[in-house]
Amino acid sequence: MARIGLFFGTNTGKTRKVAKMIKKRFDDDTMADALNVNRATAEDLAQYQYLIIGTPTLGDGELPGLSADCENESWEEFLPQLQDVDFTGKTVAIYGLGDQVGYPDEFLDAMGILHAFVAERGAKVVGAWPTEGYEFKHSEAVVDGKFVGLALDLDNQSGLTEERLSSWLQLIAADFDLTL
Ligand SMILES: Cc1cc2nc3c(=O)[nH]c(=O)nc-3n(C[C@H](O)[C@H](O)[C@H](O)COP(=O)(O)O)c2cc1C
Repeated sequence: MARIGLFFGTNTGKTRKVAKMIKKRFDDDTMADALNVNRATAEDLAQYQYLIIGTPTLGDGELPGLSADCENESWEEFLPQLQDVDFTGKTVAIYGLGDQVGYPDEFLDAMGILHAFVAERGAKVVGAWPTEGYEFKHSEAVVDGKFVGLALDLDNQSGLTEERLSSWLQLIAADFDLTL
């Protein structure tokens, strides 16, 4: 089994694309293949001590899932299955995709929802990311002046994705014992 579990939700595939960009940078012993949460069980996720999880924000600041008019189930339906998972001792890094131009009042809110969920259950969350370089009015993903994880906007700033991803992986490398 790989050391790090990599799980994502998606509606139109961009969050999967980023998961694959992450996986590509590491060998199979280090990083598991990216798994869509609509095909994952709680046990799949709970077995990892190290986790990278990704989500887009859909609806009005919501997790992807049926309520946000996604075609398939996603984080909205998966989180309740994780209700009793103890995240104590787990290290979690989160990345989120959103659209700061289209949704400036709820930019990346779903990343904030995932963060609250795992933090409440004892996870050590790493990879807080500066808000400089983004223009938005409000985000539930900002805590103490920083995003709780990597903020990506493939709708408006896709050219920055590779560079942001590299910097963020450097940022979490020590906590995840990664060689880059
Ligand atoms: C119907 C709809 C609602 C959205 N709502 C939000 C939102 O509330 N906040 C946000 O930051 N982005 C929002 N977005 C932008 C998506 O998060 C963004 O396009 C993302 O890259 C989609 O990722 P995916 O391809 O993995 O589904 C919305 C997009 C759509 C189509």
